[in-house]
Amino acid sequence: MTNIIEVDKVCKQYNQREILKDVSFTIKKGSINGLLGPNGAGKTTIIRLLNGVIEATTGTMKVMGFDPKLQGDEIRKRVGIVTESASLYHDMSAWDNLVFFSKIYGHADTKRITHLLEQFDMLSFKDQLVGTFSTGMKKRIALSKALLHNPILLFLDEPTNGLDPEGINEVIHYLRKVNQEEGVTILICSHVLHQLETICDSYLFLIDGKIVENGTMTQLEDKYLKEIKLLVETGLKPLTSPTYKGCKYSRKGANQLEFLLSTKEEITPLLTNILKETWVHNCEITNRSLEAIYFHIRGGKVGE
Ligand SMILES: Nc1ncnc2c1ncn2[C@@H]1O[C@H](COP(=O)(O)OP(=O)(O)OP(=O)(O)O)[C@@H](O)[C@H]1O
Repeated sequence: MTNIIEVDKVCKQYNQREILKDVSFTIKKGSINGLLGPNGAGKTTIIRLLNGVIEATTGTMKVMGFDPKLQGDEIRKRVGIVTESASLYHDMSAWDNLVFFSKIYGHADTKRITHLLEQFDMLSFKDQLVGTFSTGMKKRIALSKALLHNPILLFLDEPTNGLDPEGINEVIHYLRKVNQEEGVTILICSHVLHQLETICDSYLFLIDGKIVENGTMTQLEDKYLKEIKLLVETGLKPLTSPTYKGCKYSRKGANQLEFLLSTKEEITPLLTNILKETWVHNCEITNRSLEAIYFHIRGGKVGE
């Protein structure tokens, strides 16, 4: 896969204050990426730099082969953005909003608008005023708006803010669809980690203006999770304590045992042994989440 974004040693200062410090990363074409970090880490600043809206103090960037410093217009023609505020006209219908914004890119492409409304299951609401929509429906129209001009790259800044769990799942579902069906590369900025786990191919961790870690979930797990906590719902009542067949465990409930393992390879033999003796109804690695990795990277503990 080729790189669609290349960022090399970028620094950004505002009034002598360093906001981004020596930031370098690449993003592969066709991938979905999470840019994670706490409030004020510099996520939005990175998006604005990539879009050519602001200039880096030092360092170089290439977005789809263009230099954002010199060719911002070329980049913006090929990029879709969804920010926290959807920037839609509430007193206009969904259809009229999309026609209005479509004209910014030339003519109103009604075929594309219809296709997008269909994709986001909003066609039957096209004549309703946007002001009457739920937050989730507004997000779907904001996504349609960002995709009007068939962008190659989509930047999403906190796309799930203000949504309930159902709305979040919807947005994730539609983003996956856009990525798979239109081949759009996606960069999602967020500090809500668990929402991204199901969708991202790769992660960048930005803390205090520095990329402190990046990689796929598997790469991050291999690096940071040295111990696996496996919660098993089983009828097993080990006779010995605190180990069963050499694996450390603790009881978490009447039918729940939590095993501490060093590698994933220990899971199959453990379960095989248990199944020889009794039933297993469920098993789950409980410390494998993106959140757990994030706190490892920050040097803290989960739940801090
Ligand atoms: N135009 C500006 N002038 C001066 N400082 C700025 C400007 N824009 C951003 N900053 C500062 O840069 C830092 C990073 O801001 P940025 O919005 O990129 O963070 P973020 O990671 O997107 O945060 P959040 O998650 O809260 O959106 C903040 O301290 C912010 O105050």
